[in-house]
Amino acid sequence: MKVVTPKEMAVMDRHAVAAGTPSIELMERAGHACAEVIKVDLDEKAQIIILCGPGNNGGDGLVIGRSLIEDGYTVHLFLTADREKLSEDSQISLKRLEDKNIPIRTLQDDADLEDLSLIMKRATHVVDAIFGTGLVDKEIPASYNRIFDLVNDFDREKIAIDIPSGLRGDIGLTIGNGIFADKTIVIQNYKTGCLLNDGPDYTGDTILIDIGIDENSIPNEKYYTQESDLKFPQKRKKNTHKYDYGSVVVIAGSKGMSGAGILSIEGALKSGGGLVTCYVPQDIYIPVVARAPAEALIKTYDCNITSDDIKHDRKKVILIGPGIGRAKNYSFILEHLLEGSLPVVIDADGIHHLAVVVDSLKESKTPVVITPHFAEFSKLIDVPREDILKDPIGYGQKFAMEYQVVVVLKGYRTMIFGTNGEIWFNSTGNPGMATGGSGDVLAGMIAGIAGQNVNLFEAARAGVFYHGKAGDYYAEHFGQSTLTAHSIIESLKYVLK
Ligand SMILES: NC(=O)C1=CN([C@@H]2O[C@H](COP(=O)(O)OP(=O)(O)OC[C@H]3O[C@@H](n4cnc5c(N)ncnc54)[C@H](O)[C@@H]3O)[C@@H](O)[C@H]2O)[C@@H](O)CC1
Ligand SMILES: Nc1ncnc2c1ncn2[C@@H]1O[C@H](COP(=O)(O)OP(=O)(O)O)[C@@H](O)[C@H]1O
Ligand SMILES: [K+]
Repeated sequence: MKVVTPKEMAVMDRHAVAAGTPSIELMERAGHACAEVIKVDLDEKAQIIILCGPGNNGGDGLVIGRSLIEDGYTVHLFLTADREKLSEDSQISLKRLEDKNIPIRTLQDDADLEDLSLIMKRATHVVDAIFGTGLVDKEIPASYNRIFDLVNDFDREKIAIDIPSGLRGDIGLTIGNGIFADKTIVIQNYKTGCLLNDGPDYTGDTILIDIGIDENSIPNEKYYTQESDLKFPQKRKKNTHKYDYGSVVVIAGSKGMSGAGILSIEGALKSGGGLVTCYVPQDIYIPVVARAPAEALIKTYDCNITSDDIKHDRKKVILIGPGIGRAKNYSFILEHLLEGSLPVVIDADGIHHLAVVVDSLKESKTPVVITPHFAEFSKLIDVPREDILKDPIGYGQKFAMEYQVVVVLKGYRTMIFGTNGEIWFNSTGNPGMATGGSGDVLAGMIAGIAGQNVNLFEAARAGVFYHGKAGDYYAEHFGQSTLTAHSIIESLKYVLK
């Protein structure tokens, strides 16, 4: 399933119209499909306020109103702009309402807002069809902000159509103010703004509706991960042995951060890794051996370790970074590893050290994945975090393609950037996972999966997906507050089968 920017959605809409479906027909389909979703929660006492803006999002609201009224529900329709300012299709939808003598009011002054707030006192639902994907990045008039505030103060169900008003459909940031919906009915495809930055906090739960627009009419390579898209886990052949599954090397830990490597080892083992060896500095060898799972091998290393040394151990993939700290010269080791032929996963402080030798990525012939969160990525590419937040897709894609490295940019909806420009938005995970060590587990999982003859890009997609799914499993059963990195490890067995 594709994820699109508002501009891409507009092109898809135009293609659908050019292919023979009139745009008013698309609006009818969108409005009726949204009404069907809304009706599921309604009873005979329901009182629904629908706020309709000047563009086609407002037109959807008008169709929803007609559909609900025809089914006998009590609906209060409001236009937020003068009738003459409505888009062409919205004018048609308005006429269809008026032909049925359905009343509709226009919010023009304080008295109208006062009326709205009185009706809100007895309403059960507010539908936000004020702005959708056509919102442009310019100051929204104060009159709209007052409507947004009124809606946000409404304490029953708030349902947004396509995208909550005020939220930018491209980057998921508001233009000053926006409507916090409980539920957003997304038309046809997720917009990037539903998934980025504050988008998920504004949209609430999301429900996708299909109005028959073909997503393949545009050459877009942004996808929303479904479990069926993944190439892992694979069926195991009977005639195999442990060296066929895994053989992962983890270079992790430093004084004070001995737990990081252990979490990565467990992430690798619990995602099917057959053999895991963890290389740690001499000074933490004893505590790591004491706490590491019995299945793992713990070794010590010095700063001269190379990919070839590791290859002699019949290893298939290397993870470097969790808890290694910044004291020692790991850039030197990284350069060696990148000159070698084993796939490398670079996480946490490994990314800090990579910044010094970042150009080695361009010369490297071995597959590499890096797993930064936004702050680590900002340091690596030397661009302020605030700038990246305004264009995370652009920065992630550029780096992945220029340096030929898979980038896993971590957040609520982690993005995985392939070296050919492909982007996958993850669809699992929850804020309970914002807890120390959760990234170490993920890095271990990606390495553990990559060791099972899965290419690094696929391993990254699958690792991120099941890491999130395990977190969701835990949160569903026990809530988010007690979720720790270990909860993710322990929940893997329920979701990765
Ligand atoms: N064929 C289509 O294009 C379809 C569109 N659909 C709906 O139409 C929406 C997109 O419609 P539009 O492109 O008309 O856009 P919107 O309805 O999202 O908004 C455009 C209107 O908002 C005003 N506006 C934009 N930015 C503003 C700002 N910062 N401050 C104040 N006013 C601002 C514009 O002047 C214009 O009147 C989608 O989100 C979806 O709900 C659906 O009906 C399905 C088909
Ligand atoms: N708000 C959130 N919602 C969902 N997942 C999150 C959230 N915050 C963090 N995560 C996930 O938790 C992990 C945290 O990784 P990282 O920031 O490296 O933490 P650490 O360094 O403590 O291991 C990532 O996989 C990230 O996607
Ligand atoms: K809306």
